[in-house]
Amino acid sequence: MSEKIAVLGAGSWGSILANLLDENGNEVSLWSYNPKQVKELNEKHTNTHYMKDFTYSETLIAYSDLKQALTGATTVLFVVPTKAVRSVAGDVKQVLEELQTKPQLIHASKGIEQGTYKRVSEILAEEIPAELRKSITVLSGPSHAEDVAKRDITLVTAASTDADAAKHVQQLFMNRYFRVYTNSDVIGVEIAAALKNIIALGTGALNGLGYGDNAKAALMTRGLAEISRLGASFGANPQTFTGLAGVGDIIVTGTSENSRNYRAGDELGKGQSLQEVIDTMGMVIEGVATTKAAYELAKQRGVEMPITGAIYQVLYEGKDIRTAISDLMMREGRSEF
Ligand SMILES: NC(=O)c1ccc[n+]([C@@H]2O[C@H](COP(=O)([O-])OP(=O)(O)OC[C@H]3O[C@@H](n4cnc5c(N)ncnc54)[C@H](O)[C@@H]3O)[C@@H](O)[C@H]2O)c1
Ligand SMILES: O=P(O)(O)OC[C@H](O)CO
Repeated sequence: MSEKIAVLGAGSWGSILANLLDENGNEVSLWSYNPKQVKELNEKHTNTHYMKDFTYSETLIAYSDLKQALTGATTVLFVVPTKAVRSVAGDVKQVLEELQTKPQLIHASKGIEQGTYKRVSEILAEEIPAELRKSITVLSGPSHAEDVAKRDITLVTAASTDADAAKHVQQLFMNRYFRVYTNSDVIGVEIAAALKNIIALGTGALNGLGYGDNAKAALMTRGLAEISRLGASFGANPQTFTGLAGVGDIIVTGTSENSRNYRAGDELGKGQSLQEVIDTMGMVIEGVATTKAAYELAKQRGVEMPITGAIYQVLYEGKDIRTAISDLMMREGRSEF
């Protein structure tokens, strides 16, 4: 199967997924709003700031003009940070009206919108009306771009309420090192994907403070328990949280130096301020904004999320991390389930 695919967002994940889709025999256009990055990708086939020591396919063409990138595309893959999804989708809508095409949409972003608490597929559905597009599929799972760049084995899930669309996405991405499952639980996959970044900030902080494996395993397990509770309040399938988008992504993000969220937490644990961490990372740390959105959402829905609450207090209220950990530990004893 081969088709014309526009990938929007040329950071570490967007650029590596674009390269994978090119490798799978598709005609891929990669859009970035940064003309310097487009020049580097087209002239040197590198993307040094986001992916060190990697050479992209020469047939992968980058564009800074959205209309050029979208022309002829039957699939549009969004991989911009969550905070940019609405504005990019609004621009895409205008171009699709001009082009009179109706592509299928995929997104691989992991977050919840500030203030509206919308999931990324909801933002896309709001901004790009059904008459301008086919169905929306979410691609998610334990998948650091750095490992995919090495063609290391990676398994993800493609979630859509449209089973044919999910299968189509599965076929587009599958190859000898990238295996894709399908899932109909869009809500569960998006909630799990967004909120695991909060827990990775936490395990990173534990690492920075010198805590061991027991503490990190505990945080990931109890973190997943509260993420599942929030998911259940929206009608998510509990099984999703035991799958690739749930436990799989908590493990990869909550234990790896490749994770920006884990690394950010690690630096916080070692004593850097949040602003210093954001300034030095130079790439998106989705968990910071997601902590605020999830904290507010949990309050609004009456869902108990003590770990999210503790991380919110550290990030947004200046609470000392050790005190936050101690307060969590000294909560009244309770039944595990
Ligand atoms: N990096 C990974 O391994 C990975 C894996 C799975 C999912 N994701 C998710 O993919 C999304 C993108 O992550 P990333 O790692 O590629 O981020 P990144 O920080 O590496 O790159 C983000 C890209 O988006 C662009 N961008 C930023 N603001 C923009 C705006 N307002 N309009 C248009 N473009 C803008 C940047 O120029 C950059 O090219 C995130 O939601 C992340 O959670 C990342
Ligand atoms: O680098 P992070 O922390 O944004 O995590 C990347 C992916 O979401 C891992 O699956």
